Amino acid sequence: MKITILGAGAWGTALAIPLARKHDVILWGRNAEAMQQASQQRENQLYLPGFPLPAELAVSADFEAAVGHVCADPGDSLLIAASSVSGLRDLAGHLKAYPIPNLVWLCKGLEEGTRLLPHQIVQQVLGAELPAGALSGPSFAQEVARGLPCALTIAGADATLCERVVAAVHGNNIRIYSSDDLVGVEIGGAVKNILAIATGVADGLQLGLNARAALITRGLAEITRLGVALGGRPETFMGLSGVGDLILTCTGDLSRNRRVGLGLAKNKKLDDIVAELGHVAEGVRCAKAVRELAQEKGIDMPITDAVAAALFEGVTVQEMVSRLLSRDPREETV
Ligand SMILES: NC(=O)c1ccc[n+]([C@@H]2O[C@H](COP(=O)([O-])OP(=O)(O)OC[C@H]3O[C@@H](n4cnc5c(N)ncnc54)[C@H](O)[C@@H]3O)[C@@H](O)[C@H]2O)c1
Ligand SMILES: O=P(O)(O)OC[C@H](O)CO
Repeated sequence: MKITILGAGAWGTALAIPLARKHDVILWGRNAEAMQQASQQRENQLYLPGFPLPAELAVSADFEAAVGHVCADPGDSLLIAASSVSGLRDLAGHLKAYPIPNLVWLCKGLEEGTRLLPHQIVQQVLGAELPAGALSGPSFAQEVARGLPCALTIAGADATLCERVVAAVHGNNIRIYSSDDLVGVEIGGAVKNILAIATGVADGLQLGLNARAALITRGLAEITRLGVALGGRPETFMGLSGVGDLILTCTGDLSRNRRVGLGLAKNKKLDDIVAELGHVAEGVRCAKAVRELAQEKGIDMPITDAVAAALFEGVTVQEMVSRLLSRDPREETV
């Protein structure tokens, strides 16, 4: 199969490594100098240092050639967008000029300002007819790049596209499940990042494993409440893109979102934490968007609200914790 991955960040690069071993893959990045360096040194030093790129992987900054690669054989090809949510609209806009056969995106979050999910952005820019879907689930780039086992979900309305993603990605140490609940899968992937920030704060303050488990569990209730209100199915939040990714991101120190929370617990400034990370922590922008969406829809999301208050309103992490603990008792329902 011909595969093009647009976006040579940590995750796009990591996924390119196993895919290049079985398919004809081009990894495209917009930074020509970095792509030339990666191609020559066989390593993406900027985004995924320490992981050799297979000799079969083509690395390029030539957008036309990269997109043309999949347009040339629409019956047996796959186009993957590996940008952040903030880059998806721009990236999709550049695709309008091409007869692309399909589109799968890897980003997790809501767009700042519009509060749209990735599939809504893609539909706005490229139309609803394009076979399209989200590939999501618990997956740290570094582990996938090392070839460690991983399970993901492809979500989309087009069954043929889902089958093609399974055919392309499933195998060796990667398992791919499919789902037609695009909203549920995207909401799980978006909101877990905010909850990872909350858990990072709790762990950074050494509030204990009981507090961590409570945050994850009540966080899952927040994901489910919002997701169901937007049309997702409750069982989706029990799957890989829901509780699976929530557990990974809240507990794994490779998570950049969790590290934002750990930084806040040390009273570091948000700008400094983000600069230190140097990479996308989607939960920061997403916290604002999800809080606004929840308020608009009248959905109670106290953990999200507390994270947004700590990120954007100068509320201290101690105050954030005390706000959550001083809430009135309630029945344990979603
Ligand atoms: N890193 C992971 O372990 C991981 C795993 C699963 C999902 N994700 C999700 O995948 C998305 C990307 O994450 P990442 O870790 O690769 O981030 P990253 O910061 O490492 O890379 C993002 C890449 O997107 C590119 N980009 C941004 N805007 C663009 C645009 N308009 N046009 C072209 N390229 C653009 C950047 O140049 C960069 O190469 C995020 O939404 C993240 O939540 C990440
Ligand atoms: O590093 P994070 O926090 O962006 O998490 C990466 C992936 O989304 C984990 O599945």
